[in-house]
Amino acid sequence: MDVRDIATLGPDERRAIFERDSGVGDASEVAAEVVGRVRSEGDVALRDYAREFDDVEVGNLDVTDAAERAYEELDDEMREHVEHAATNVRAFHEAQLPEDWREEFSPGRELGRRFRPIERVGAYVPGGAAAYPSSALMTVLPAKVAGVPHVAVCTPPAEELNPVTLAALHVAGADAVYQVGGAQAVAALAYGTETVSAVKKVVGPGNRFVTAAKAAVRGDVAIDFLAGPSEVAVLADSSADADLVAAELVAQAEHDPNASVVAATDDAALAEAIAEACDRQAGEREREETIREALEGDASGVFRGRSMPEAVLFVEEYAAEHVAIHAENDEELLDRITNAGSVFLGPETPVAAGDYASGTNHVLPTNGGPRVTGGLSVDTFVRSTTVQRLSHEALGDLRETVTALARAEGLEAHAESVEKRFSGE
Ligand SMILES: NC(=O)c1ccc[n+]([C@@H]2O[C@H](COP(=O)([O-])OP(=O)(O)OC[C@H]3O[C@@H](n4cnc5c(N)ncnc54)[C@H](O)[C@@H]3O)[C@@H](O)[C@H]2O)c1
Ligand SMILES: N[C@H](CO)Cc1c[nH]c[nH+]1
Ligand SMILES: [Zn+2]
Repeated sequence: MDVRDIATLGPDERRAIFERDSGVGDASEVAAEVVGRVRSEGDVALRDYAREFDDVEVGNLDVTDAAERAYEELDDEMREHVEHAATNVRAFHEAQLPEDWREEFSPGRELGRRFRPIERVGAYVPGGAAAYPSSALMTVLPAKVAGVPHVAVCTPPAEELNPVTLAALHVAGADAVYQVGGAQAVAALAYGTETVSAVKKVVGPGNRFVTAAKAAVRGDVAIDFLAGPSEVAVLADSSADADLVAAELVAQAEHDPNASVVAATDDAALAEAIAEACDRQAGEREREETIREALEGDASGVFRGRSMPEAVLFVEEYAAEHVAIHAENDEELLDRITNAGSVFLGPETPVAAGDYASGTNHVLPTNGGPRVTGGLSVDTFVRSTTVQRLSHEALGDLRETVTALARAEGLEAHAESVEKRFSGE
């Protein structure tokens, strides 16, 4: 793995690092074609793509009933782990539930907000290189906590669907489950087919094809954000343990050859040790090839700053999905990090804890998305509506301001709609 000096990065290198797209751009042509075919051919296209991309001859696309069966047949120990993770994720999301409110801001001028769930949501649960029961919990549970009545899930087809994913979907309360993967799943949820009914919002993580498809349907259906190949940035000072920092990089690299993983530090010896530990740990893992490809990516590497502030700025500009801070003054450094999907403080807080079971959501923005948005939460699944009531006197207080501004905009009917309330006075 490369060790590079932050100060000497050229403009092309900086672009490749900070404007990375994790292969999503290259996948957009294929994704657009897939989306178009699903729109015009429906289930036929879903079955063809299952054959082509997943090497599966799909009979029934709707596998909703299999989820409950899988839950009942799951061994007790695994069922307990799924329930444990679900309990923690549910509790963290219940704490986010917004409450309706209305307040009198001045006599007779009541203003408020109310929150209502979106009616139909579609969640993508990945399942290509690995199965993702954890993503089943992370997508469906917050929607159900928010009160979404219908949550439909698509997950890639297989000769035998992963039983833990199916059981997790049952625990989380999915209302419909379809075995459809990739860009075709996003299209099916967005536009509907004979079997899959269309939803109002599509959420969830996935590889570059899934992510490119979400970008393609975004104008026609709401989406959460782009949650593509995983990313981590570890900010480390000289107190950090190189082996633990490397473990964070290797873990997220394990997801996808398009994953982007970096460490930034002011300690030259630590930088070398992290790079060496990454190479060594990669060789110990079953998915060595995937990990090595991710570690060698243009937006991956160990970055050496001349000072900690320079390393902090690098991590801030990188805007990673996950930021881990392994440093003595981690709370102070946290204050300087704003561009991060989720932050993990201290050497005892591995990203994997949040990936599975600490309770926070692991569906997080990638490709610089943390500069403008956070991860999946209850907010993703509710819309807010403002509500107001004015007394005649309160409207009187606003009368001159509203009519003057309306006339300044040339909107006389607006002004008159207010004046009418005072015509008899
Ligand atoms: N950002 C997040 O919040 C987050 C969370 C969890 C997982 N992830 C990411 O999800 C991804 C999971 O990826 P995965 O591949 O294992 O599963 P996946 O379900 O995302 O993708 C598998 C599907 O991709 C399609 N596909 C594969 N090759 C294709 C090709 N050449 N052309 C067209 N379509 C093709 C197939 O239809 C297949 O069903 C990883 O990148 C992981 O990092 C991200
Ligand atoms: N790290 C992933 C988000 O980028 C989430 C995940 C699921 N399973 C393991 N990890
Ligand atoms: Zn992970």
